[in-house]
Amino acid sequence: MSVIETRNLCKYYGKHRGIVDVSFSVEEGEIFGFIGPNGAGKTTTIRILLGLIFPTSGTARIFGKDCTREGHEIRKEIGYVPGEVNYYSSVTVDELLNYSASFYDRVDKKYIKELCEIFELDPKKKFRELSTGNKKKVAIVQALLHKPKLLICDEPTNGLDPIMQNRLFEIIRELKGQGTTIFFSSHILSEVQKLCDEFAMIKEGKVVKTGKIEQLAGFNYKSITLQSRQIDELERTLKIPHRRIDDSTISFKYSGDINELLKKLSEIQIENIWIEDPSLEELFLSFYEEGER
Ligand SMILES: Nc1ncnc2c1ncn2[C@@H]1O[C@H](COP(=O)(O)OP(=O)(O)OP(=O)(O)O)[C@@H](O)[C@H]1O
Repeated sequence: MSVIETRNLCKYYGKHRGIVDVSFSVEEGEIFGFIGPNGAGKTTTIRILLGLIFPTSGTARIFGKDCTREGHEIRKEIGYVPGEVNYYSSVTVDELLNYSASFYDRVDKKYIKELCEIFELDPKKKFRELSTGNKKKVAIVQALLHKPKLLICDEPTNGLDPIMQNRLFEIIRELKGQGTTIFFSSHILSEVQKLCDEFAMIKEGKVVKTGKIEQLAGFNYKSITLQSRQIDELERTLKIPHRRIDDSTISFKYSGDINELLKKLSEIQIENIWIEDPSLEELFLSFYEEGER
């Protein structure tokens, strides 16, 4: 049984599209990246999973239970890091975390302290006194303190500095090691590639691609950049659509037989060559273009 399963999930806000026909599944113990730009429908999907809003049609199930009808049962086992963090401004971090803990049975107070130390949070500070990043850290601790079976994060690194982002990634990997399932929404492809096992890409409310994260890294072309003093001859010999970067450099995408390319290149004096996997940003565009066809 999948931990999360959505089938043809649609949400319209009046006439306005939220998400359309969103179907994916997340298996136990995996880190699932949900990638899409602003307005793609990530938060809408998450809010349906949490039972905060109801779908217009389709189904969403967590641990086999219906997110709309059995939300109160499901939520006991979920930790949620919201995209935007807003709590009562005059409560302290300590008060807030204790209040959160009171919703669950058997929360280990030592674990809360440990989490505050990891994220360098001052428990005595009032919420309004915290910076955006520190507010985010409170939300992260609040999502983790009851050791949920499923952690749902909506753009969790927003506002965190690189050191804290790494600490969050370390904790997420540790949790995965302990069998926790993680749903990780982001618009930053590189962090999804660093962390996740599987992914779904969402664009304008629709899932355009799902798969294993390796598929993102090994998309079937290479980005090649060549530097040569015989640039005109190089262009004539290659006969491949390319971009001229300057007087001696061209770059192009290549998905054919690499031996054929090397044979052609051996005829020309090459000063430098860079052969790279496409960046995730390029992949994003490729998948998007694929989705549009
Ligand atoms: N309460 C609402 N009323 C009307 N439209 C909404 C509402 N909430 C979201 N939408 C619309 O639904 C679409 C999906 O928005 P959503 O917030 O789910 O995207 P997102 O991928 O989370 O984007 P972001 O990264 O900017 O948070 C957008 O077009 C948005 O304008």
